[in-house]
Amino acid sequence: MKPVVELKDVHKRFGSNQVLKGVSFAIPKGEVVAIIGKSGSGKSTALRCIDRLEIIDSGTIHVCGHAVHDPGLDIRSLRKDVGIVFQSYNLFPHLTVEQNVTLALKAVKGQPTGQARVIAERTLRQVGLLEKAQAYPEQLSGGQQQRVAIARSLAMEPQVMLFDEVTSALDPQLTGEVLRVIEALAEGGMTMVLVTHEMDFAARLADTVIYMHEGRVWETGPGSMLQAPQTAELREFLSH
Ligand SMILES: Nc1ncnc2c1ncn2[C@@H]1O[C@H](COP(=O)(O)OP(=O)(O)OP(=O)(O)O)[C@@H](O)[C@H]1O
Repeated sequence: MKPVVELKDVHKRFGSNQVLKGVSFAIPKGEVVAIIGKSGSGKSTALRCIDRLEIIDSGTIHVCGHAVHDPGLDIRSLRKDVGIVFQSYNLFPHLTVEQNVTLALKAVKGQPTGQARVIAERTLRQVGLLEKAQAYPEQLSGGQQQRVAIARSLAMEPQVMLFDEVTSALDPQLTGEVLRVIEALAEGGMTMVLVTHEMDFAARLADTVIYMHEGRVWETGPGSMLQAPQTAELREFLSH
């Protein structure tokens, strides 16, 4: 079976800064890949390239049958298949939780209000926040806001979910509640890419952990991190 996400020899630079230097990896359906590595190693850039938030210089990226590297890509159709959640929740402060979740459903998918509300109810229940449907973002904790952002993404029924350091702004207790939602998604068979600093979580949940260093990747299975070439460097990184 074809992988759901496949990067081959991806290069990307910003000006003279060569950020991705031949990144390749593939994710089969239902699997979770975690990308770890030092700040500035290119993790977020790699993730953003998958959703065409950055345009690559060379190489290929295929996601759910879309040739993401192709200048003629139908971006709207790609974005229907890919959900992305960032460190910042980006909720609309003047809209209720439910309205935040239904907005794109109505605007992008053309769902009628009634149908959109049914979907919002389902995804808010999924993230444990149905009782907050009529609350405004400012009335929620950071962890709850992040869970709303996840619900909003899930409402679009993506084939793949991308998470870019979604717990980095949260304290440990709130981090846990967000990670539990991601864990439940994994158990439900969602194909996911997580850029994370949560090493234990990555090692426990991911089918594959990718270690990124200066724009290159080393792929390891859970518990086998030390196969990476620059073992000493990786060991030092993991010890922090
Ligand atoms: N839009 C941009 N314009 C210019 N340089 C950028 C841009 N986005 C990222 N970079 C640079 O690319 C490099 C990799 O950044 P990236 O955010 O991918 O790293 P990261 O591994 O995700 O780091 P962190 O863990 O701190 O988020 C950095 O040197 C960064 O400054």
